[in-house]
Amino acid sequence: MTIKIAIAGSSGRMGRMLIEAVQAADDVELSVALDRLGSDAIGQDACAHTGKNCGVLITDQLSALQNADILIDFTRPEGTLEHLIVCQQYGVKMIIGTTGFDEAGRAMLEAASQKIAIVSAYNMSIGVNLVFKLLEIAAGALSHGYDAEIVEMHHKHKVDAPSGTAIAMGQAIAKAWDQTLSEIAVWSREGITGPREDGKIGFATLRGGDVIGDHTVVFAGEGERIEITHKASNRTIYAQGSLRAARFLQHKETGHYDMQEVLGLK
Ligand SMILES: NC(=O)C1=CN([C@@H]2O[C@H](COP(=O)(O)OP(=O)(O)OC[C@H]3O[C@@H](n4cnc5c(N)ncnc54)[C@H](OP(=O)(O)O)[C@@H]3O)[C@@H](O)[C@H]2O)C=CC1
Ligand SMILES: O=C(O)C1=N[C@H](C(=O)O)C[C@H](O)C1
Repeated sequence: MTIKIAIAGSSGRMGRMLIEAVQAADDVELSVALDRLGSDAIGQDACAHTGKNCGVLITDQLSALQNADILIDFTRPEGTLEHLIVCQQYGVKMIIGTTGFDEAGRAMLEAASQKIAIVSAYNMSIGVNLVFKLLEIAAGALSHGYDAEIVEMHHKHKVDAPSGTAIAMGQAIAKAWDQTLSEIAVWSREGITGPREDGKIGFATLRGGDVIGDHTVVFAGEGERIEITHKASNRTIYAQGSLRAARFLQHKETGHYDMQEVLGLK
């Protein structure tokens, strides 16, 4: 059965990429294209950027969601949480790629998953989800005598830091060390910081140009350094991951899942 997909943030970088991916797949169809109130994109054909119109006009009317099975949402936390309320009303499942949620926002997603099925992940790519697995192994083996540092670089338009992926990488390492990330994270450094404390996870954020998403985890020891790097060179990896999540959600009614579960890595 064809899955009816709604896309939020249709004129955004990921929104456009998702629309292309949906148009190219034969088991999903674009039924709703959303953008926010006041966006210049409202009323335009959602596929116009591909050079071939598809007849789905971008709307700011969230009631249109009743015509969808699944909403794929890569917007901003405040937008996603607004969409979450309406999706619960209409029984629409959600795939959430948005990053930058605070604790209250994450709790809202968790609560909503008792009513609708949700996949949320700070990175939908197969490669990054494999890296999470590699980090579990590396951090388990390097829990003493090695300092973990996470460096990420993204395009200059990104609004949140560090990236959701960097945070998730930190969480994977902290978990392998039986720690909570918030207790051992050093989010940035400046001035006379003193020597590095053992057992901490350091973060460094770079922003510039059109970098899609680079992440490196360094385990620095005495006499050697292990580096695990992922570099994204095309946003299709996130869109294709989202479509895999849509196929996975087809068979779920409720529950909160991550990409590790979608990809069978758990
Ligand atoms: N999980 C993953 O694999 C990935 C996650 N991301 C995350 O996805 C999100 C979007 O990234 P990107 O596409 O680059 O961002 P863009 O800024 O290019 O696109 C965001 C879209 O969402 C819209 N939007 C902004 N605020 C709201 C709101 N309050 N309500 C509804 N819509 C809103 C924007 O509209 P307008 O332009 O009018 O503001 C725009 O259309 C970010 O959080 C990013 O970190 C990105 C890539 C991969
Ligand atoms: O904003 C982006 O572009 C990206 N955001 C996600 C994140 O914050 O980790 C995923 C990817 O790195 C691209």
